[in-house]
Amino acid sequence: MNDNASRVTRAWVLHPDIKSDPDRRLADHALAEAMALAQALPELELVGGEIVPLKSVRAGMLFGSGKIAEIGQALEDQHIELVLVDGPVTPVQQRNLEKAWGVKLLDRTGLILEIFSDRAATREGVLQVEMAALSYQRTRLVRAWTHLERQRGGLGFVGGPGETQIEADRRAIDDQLTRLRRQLDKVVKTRALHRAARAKVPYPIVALVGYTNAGKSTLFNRLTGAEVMAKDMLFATLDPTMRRVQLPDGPEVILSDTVGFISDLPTELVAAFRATLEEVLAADVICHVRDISHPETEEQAQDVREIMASLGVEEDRPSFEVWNKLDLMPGDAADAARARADRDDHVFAISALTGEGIEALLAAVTEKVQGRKRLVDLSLGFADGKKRAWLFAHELVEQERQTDDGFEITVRWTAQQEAQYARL
Ligand SMILES: Nc1nc2c(ncn2[C@@H]2O[C@H](COP(=O)(O)OP(=O)(O)OP(=O)(O)O)[C@@H](O)[C@H]2O)c(=O)[nH]1
Ligand SMILES: [Mg+2]
Repeated sequence: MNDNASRVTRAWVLHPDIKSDPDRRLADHALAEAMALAQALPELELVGGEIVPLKSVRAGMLFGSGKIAEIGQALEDQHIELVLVDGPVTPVQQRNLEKAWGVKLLDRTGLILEIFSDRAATREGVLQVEMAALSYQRTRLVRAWTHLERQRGGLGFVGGPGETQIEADRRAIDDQLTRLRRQLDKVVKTRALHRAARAKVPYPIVALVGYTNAGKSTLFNRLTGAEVMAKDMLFATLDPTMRRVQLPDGPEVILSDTVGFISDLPTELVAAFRATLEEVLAADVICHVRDISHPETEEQAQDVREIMASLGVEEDRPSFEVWNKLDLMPGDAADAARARADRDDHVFAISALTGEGIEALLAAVTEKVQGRKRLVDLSLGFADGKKRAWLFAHELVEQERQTDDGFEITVRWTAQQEAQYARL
């Protein structure tokens, strides 16, 4: 029995590098991320981790028998109690491996759920994680979902429950899920009322989203002067935080910091957090914060885009890419990023740590929330009467001066209006 919560659990990470997997990631980076995930769990002593090359997945045991023996010996030598497998593990594989190695085993989804359950601080967060964990458990039903500290020794589950037991368990889970959903609905409704009260003062909402550890909270703190936990730890932030911010030369907005995304985010979690995320993603402006110094920054950005799309965020929603951690890049790479950002209206190269680039980002956010109006001087000939009438009809004209061959007109308009004008 492991009831002593103060005792740390010795853990080992395995990253199966499956050659036949079409979505295979660079194994070194994947292992590094899995180790970082493991480090985000409390009361674990991460002893180490390794990449396990695999041609294909074995249905019953995941790995081949030789490999299982080899790993088993290493686990025993190092007194490992918990093995974290960076990928999906079926309930059968899990049971077989736990038996073969005499350890407890968590797959990637299980690990992420554990981290979330540790982080959840608000009532809503706790309910959402509980629901995600239950849905996950429902698909497995090999053993009860319990928090690590409360779990019994690794060999307690061998054998597994019988069919009727599983049916009963499934019903119990469904009942519990219904109860949780009702509670969650109540919490969400209360919050919606608060939001409606807030909406009387229609502050535009600016949301920071991005891969975990990209620097969202660091940027949030810099912009708001808040002290949201920003840490070199995956999933430091779980519950969304909102603060009012006065934009320089602009309106006040509400800035929101959110939970980070990660590749292979468990679908159960995305579903459970939908209510929270949807509110955030309904923002007027979305800032996708990226760790541009990370070797897999492109893959991370793609993961974030996919998760946003699955949450129903339309691609044409006003959004910026914020290329963060510029200070960590070598000089020439940083210059290339700055140059790229200069060319692209949607990209801002910054360092949330040093403050570089923040001013330009804020100016752009201001423009965007104000409908992004620009002052432009136009010269129209006398023959352009239709265009001139259109400008006046849309109340865009700031100033007009007649010249020998037409009009000099100063207009203030949005990009959209400019495009409409160009098509006249
Ligand atoms: N060098 C450098 N480090 C940064 C910068 N921005 C953030 N960091 C560091 O990156 C780590 C993660 O930052 P957070 O702000 O917690 O990241 P996050 O996106 O909120 O992460 P989650 O809440 O886990 O999703 C921390 O150690 C920060 O100090 C930056 O511009 N430069
Ligand atoms: Mg954060």
